[in-house]
Amino acid sequence: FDFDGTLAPVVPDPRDARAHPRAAPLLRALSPLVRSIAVVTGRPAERAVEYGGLDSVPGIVVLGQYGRERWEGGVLSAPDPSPGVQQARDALPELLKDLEAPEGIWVEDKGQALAVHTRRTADPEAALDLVGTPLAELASETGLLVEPGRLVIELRPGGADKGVALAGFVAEQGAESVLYTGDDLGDVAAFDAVERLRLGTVAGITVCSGSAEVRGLAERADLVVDGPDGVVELLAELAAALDGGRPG
Ligand SMILES: O=P(O)(O)OC[C@H]1O[C@H](O[C@H]2O[C@H](CO)[C@@H](O)[C@H](O)[C@H]2O)[C@H](O)[C@@H](O)[C@@H]1O
Repeated sequence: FDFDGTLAPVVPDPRDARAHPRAAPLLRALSPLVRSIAVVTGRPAERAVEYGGLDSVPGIVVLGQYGRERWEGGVLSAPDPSPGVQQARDALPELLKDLEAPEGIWVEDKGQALAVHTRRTADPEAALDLVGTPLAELASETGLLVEPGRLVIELRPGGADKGVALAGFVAEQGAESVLYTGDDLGDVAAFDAVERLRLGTVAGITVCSGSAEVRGLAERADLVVDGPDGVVELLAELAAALDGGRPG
């Protein structure tokens, strides 16, 4: 599962995001009924654990920062941040000042990546347009990738994405089937991975946590549910079905 927009409703300030109240209890119910559960997120893994109450889910693995980080059983493994992130961190304040970036633009420093959010500006789409090209230029100067998302542009190192993370996890677990649920452009790579896996011997299903903000993903998905409310309904149905039909 993806985190923001999937397990957690989207909110104006990323620091206020919390998992849907039914998410962690339902993941706990699902946990003994499946081989493994992973959350694959652009968030730092420990932030997703904290905001999601995920440490209450036995055996869960959190692959954070698009797969650069892994949290499991309270232990975090993460590489050193790419030097490009520090260069971008140093350059961003001046860049935003030169652009006369509107009030409400907020830079989320994730240690391994920087996310420039426009949701809290007066015109979030216009603000995104304003910063798009300069951020792409900064990414190219600092050897980082541009990761677009829901009213956010992230600058992050390459070498990882949600597809690589998910395919690696499926292989490591020896899974014969996989269900992946996401809501945003960063989840496209995970959908690609599921589609590649099912060309082979792994059965796969893609689920879109639908929203008015992101449309392309729903067209790609095998199943579309109504945002995090729909995701928890799906979790309840899965838990009930796998537990011999008892209500979740
Ligand atoms: O891979 P995800 O778990 O979906 O994380 C993607 C990014 O999500 C967060 O930003 C998004 O959610 C915020 C809280 O609802 C919202 O305010 C923002 O507009 C969205 O873009 C998070 O802040 C990023 O770090 C994640 O990479």
